[in-house]
Amino acid sequence: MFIEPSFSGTRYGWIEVICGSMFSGKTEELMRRLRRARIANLKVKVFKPALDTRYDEQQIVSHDEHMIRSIPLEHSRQILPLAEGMEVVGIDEAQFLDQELPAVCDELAGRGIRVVVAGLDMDFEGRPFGPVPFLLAKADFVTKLHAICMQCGDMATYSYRKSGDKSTLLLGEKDLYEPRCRRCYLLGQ
Ligand SMILES: Nc1ncnc2c1ncn2[C@@H]1O[C@H](COP(=O)(O)OP(=O)(O)O)[C@@H](O)[C@H]1O
Ligand SMILES: Cc1cn([C@H]2C[C@H](O)[C@@H](COP(=O)(O)O)O2)c(=O)[nH]c1=O
Ligand SMILES: [Zn+2]
Repeated sequence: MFIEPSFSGTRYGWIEVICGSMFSGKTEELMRRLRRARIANLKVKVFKPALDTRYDEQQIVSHDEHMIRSIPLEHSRQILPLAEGMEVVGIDEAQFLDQELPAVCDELAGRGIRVVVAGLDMDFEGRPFGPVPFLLAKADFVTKLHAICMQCGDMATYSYRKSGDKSTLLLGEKDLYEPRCRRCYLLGQ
């Protein structure tokens, strides 16, 4: 389990990335870290891409229906002025944000802000997804989570799409996706 580093009173910024397949617990882990930051009386702001309207336009909602309030973003650069005075910034569904996100996170960390980002590392075809792989390269801390394969019960790293739709962006839940291990993902159908 991730434990917040302590820098004996001096506040440094850093980047944490939480990645993995769908249903691996990324949003729950993001919420856990942000809840603990609020318990520590830190000033926290949370963001998500505006296009993720699955459950709610403003709330971040986990598959278990826990939620926290967030600010919807059209572009990652919008975070910079909004993060003024913050100590912790959380970002969910980072795969849907633009390629400037790694530079934005770098700038926030440079200001002394702790940045916690959650997102899919791979799309349904197993390709690196949006800015997340670049964030992984820049992160100070990386947590890769695993779901349970819906075919065999092993550890799942892939998000298998159950429909024939080939567009990279396709919002959905269990109706459209299931987490799978490498073997079951490659078997298909
Ligand atoms: N196949 C699965 N493997 C693991 N967790 C699952 C699965 N299906 C449903 N869940 C539920 O999803 C929760 C994780 O939800 P969430 O944090 O929103 O995941 P993510 O953000 O990674 O998609 C788990 O705690 C569990 O209750
Ligand atoms: C694999 C994959 C997923 N998506 C969409 C489906 C969901 O709306 C989100 C992922 O949500 P989660 O919190 O990680 O469960 O992304 C997509 O658009 N394209 C894909 O290839
Ligand atoms: Zn499997």
